[in-house]
Formats: sequence, structure tokens, C-alpha cells
Amino acid sequence: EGSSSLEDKSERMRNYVPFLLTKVRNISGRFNDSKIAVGLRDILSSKMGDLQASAQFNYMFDIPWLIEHYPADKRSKPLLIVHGDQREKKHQLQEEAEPFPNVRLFQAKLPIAYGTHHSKMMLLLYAEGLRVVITTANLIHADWDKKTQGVWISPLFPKYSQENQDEAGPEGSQFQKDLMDYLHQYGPGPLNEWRQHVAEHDMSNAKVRLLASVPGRHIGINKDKWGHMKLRKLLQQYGEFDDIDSWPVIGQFSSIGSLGPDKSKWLCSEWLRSLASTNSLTSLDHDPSLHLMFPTVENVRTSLEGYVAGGSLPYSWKTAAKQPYLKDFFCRWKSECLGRSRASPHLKSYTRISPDLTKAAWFIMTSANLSKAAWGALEKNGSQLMIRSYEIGVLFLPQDFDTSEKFFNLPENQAESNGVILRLPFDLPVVPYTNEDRPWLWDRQYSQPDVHGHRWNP
Ligand SMILES: CNc1ccc(C(=O)O)c(C(=O)O)c1
Repeated sequence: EGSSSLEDKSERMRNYVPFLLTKVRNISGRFNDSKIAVGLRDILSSKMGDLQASAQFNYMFDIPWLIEHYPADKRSKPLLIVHGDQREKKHQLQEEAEPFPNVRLFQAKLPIAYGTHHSKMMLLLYAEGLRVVITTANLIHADWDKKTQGVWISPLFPKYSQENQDEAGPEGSQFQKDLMDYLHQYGPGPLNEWRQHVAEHDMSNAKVRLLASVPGRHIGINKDKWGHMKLRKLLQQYGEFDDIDSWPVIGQFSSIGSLGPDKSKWLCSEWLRSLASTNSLTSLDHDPSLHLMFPTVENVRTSLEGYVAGGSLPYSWKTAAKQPYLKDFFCRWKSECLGRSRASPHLKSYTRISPDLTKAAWFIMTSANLSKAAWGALEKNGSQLMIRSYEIGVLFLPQDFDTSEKFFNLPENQAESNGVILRLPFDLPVVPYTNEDRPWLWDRQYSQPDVHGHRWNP
């Protein structure tokens, strides 16, 4: 091949889905290349813009550690921390914030029991514009050190000037509308200012759909705004796929809720029906195959962190004992493609891939684990969607990228394709559990020493 065609080829291949992982310490540097991975300091660095203020939405915070990751000259800029802590944990957070006069705390209300403020998002206001970052990592050291985590960094959204106010494209303004809807759910308070910032910036170049959950019993038009019903709506509206009924759905996550006594109660009825939605009007006469990727005990024991990684995989024996049917769907965590088989997964990702493993119809990175609390459960004969937690993620659809192809190409298919390449965070084909494999349960004892010679005795 002549050099020009090679350049053309490399030029052609530059179109990757902008889904990144976090850097992992102690693995080969090639797997932390800036095309694949990013660290918190990189995200907050002044290379991204001249920071004026930021808002950090998350579940777990180490405030001094977080502030130290901002550039030195930006550590006293206004920082709003949006959390879900209550009672003693709320007081601990207030004490931690005390020494930092630029830090404000805002407690998200959790009106339904067992809900969590699980969303992990950064709003970064610069002199030059606004950026949105959505991730799966808590704002604590352990989440950015030796785990597999997901990150989406938006383009720099420019502030509207009068002329480009009307130029916003449909999906971009849709991203802005969806983000505004989400922020409104927090109600009045310090987020008023951030809703204003979102309104003032042109997000037409977002290239993702926002997929969020907010606590509540959602009815009417609100039933399709959140959780798995939002995904169902998006895939019915934009899922321009030819016959993909035979394409498997893969869910990958770091915790599992109580899903009901058998698969027909929620997993393979309402939840899988949403993930298997397309714009075709013919309904599915059979379940698409479903793979659920969740670490085995061996995955955790041999991970870079050892059993300690299991502290971030809060699947309990009590819950697991009620749903042995999940075993039929389980597959191991494996990520040789990205050098992360031993970097315990804390990201959550969902996708639908072709049987020949060369294409993907869509891809989701989100904070939402496999639980009704996160995705919602239909109640009252399907008239309302009950969600307990705040969650936020992004859906990547092929048509939001400048490609004539209806699918994303997986790296295996690099030869023929000139479309958009999607790097999945895990290896294909997936590896089903053997009869000896057990899902990690964080409240069981494990006596076989881990890589650090430790046992797990919760
Ligand atoms: C009950 N609290 C949590 C349960 C699961 C997770 C997870 O992401 O797997 C997190 C978190 O790390 O935000 C919190």
C-alpha cells in the first residue's frame, strides 16, 4: 500500500467513540495512552480550559484529595459538591468541607427508601465555555488508582452568542434539554446558577444522548424520561437497525440488586425489553440472548487490589441467594484488550453486539448498576416507573457520528470498516462462568490468599 493510502487509512480510522477509561497504576503504559485513558488531574487540568468554577456530583468524596487534583491556581475557585449524604455522614462531609471556604455542599433529596445519589458528573465552567464530564468513579483515591472505570468528556461547549443561538442541532439541543431536566429535579438552591450556565452554552456538538434516573414514581410523559423507559424511548425513536433480534445484549456492572424470584419478573421482561428495543414495529417473539458480566471470586482474588477490590462490588449473599437463576447469564470480567483483566471493574456498561462480534448497535456508559433502584420498575399495571436513585450516563448511537454506517465497528473489524470504531471496555467473546465459578459476594469469607497474601473476612 502506498504511504498516502496508509495515511488515508489512519485518517479514516481516527473516528472513535469518545469513551475513555481511567488510568490504572502499575500496568503497561501503552494501556494508559491518552487515546484510551485519562486521570483526574488530566480532566481538571488547565489544558481543558481556564477554570472559573465547578460542580461535582457523586456518591463518595474525599474533599482534600479532590481539591489537590485541581491545578494549584484553581483550588480556591467555587466548588459545589452535590451529594446524597444524610445524618452522621452529612455532618462528616460538612466537617471535611469546613477548611475550604470555596466549597459549598448541596444535599440531593432521596424521597424513596434505599435510594442513593449515585450520579457521577462534573460541570466545569471555563472562561472559554462549559464542559460536562460523566464518569463511574467516586471522588476518592481508590476509584482512580487500580480499577477499570469509564469517563466521557464532552467537547468544550461554547457560550451562546446571538447568532449561534439558532444553530443548535436537534440532538445537541436535546442533550441540553435533557441535562436541564435532570438538574431541575434537584429543586431550588445552588444548582440554579448551574442551570443558568447550562442554558447559556451551545451543546449541539454533544454526540451523546443523556440517560439519567431520578427518584420518584414517574407517570404520564415523565414515565419515558428516566431509567430503562427513557432508553426504550430512545431506541424506539433512533434505533434504526435492520434485523438485530439475534444480536446479544451485554450488561456489565459492579453491583446487583434484588431482581425478583425469576427472570420473568423484571430482568427478561421490562428491563430486557427496553434494552432490546429498536424502531421496528414487529415485537420480539423471543428474548434476545443476554450476558451479564460480573466479577467472579477469582477475578477479585487475583485483581491488582486483591480482595480489597471486593469492597467496591457490594453484591450481598442475602440478595444473591434469592436469584440463583442469574447464574445462567453470568460471564467473567476479562479485558486483555485494554490490559485491565486485573483492574477490578467499577464502570457500568451496556451494549448490543452482532453475533460475529464485529459490530455494535449502541453503547452505554452509566453509573447505573443492574438494579430496579437504578433503572426503575414498572408498577400499577405499567402506568408508573418507580426509581429510587439518581443515576447518570450516556448513550452512544451510530447516527450521532458522521458515518454512513448503521453500526459501530468493533476493533476486530478494523480491516474493512471506514466508519466509527467502538473500543469496548472488555474482551469478546464473553467468557461464561464455569460450574466452579462463583459471583463475588462481599459479605462472604474467602480463605484462599489473594495476590497480597490476604484473606477476606468481612
Ligand atoms: C450503596 N452504595 C453504592 C452501591 C454501589 C456502588 C457502585 O458504583 O457500584 C456505589 C458507588 O460506588 O457509587 C455505591
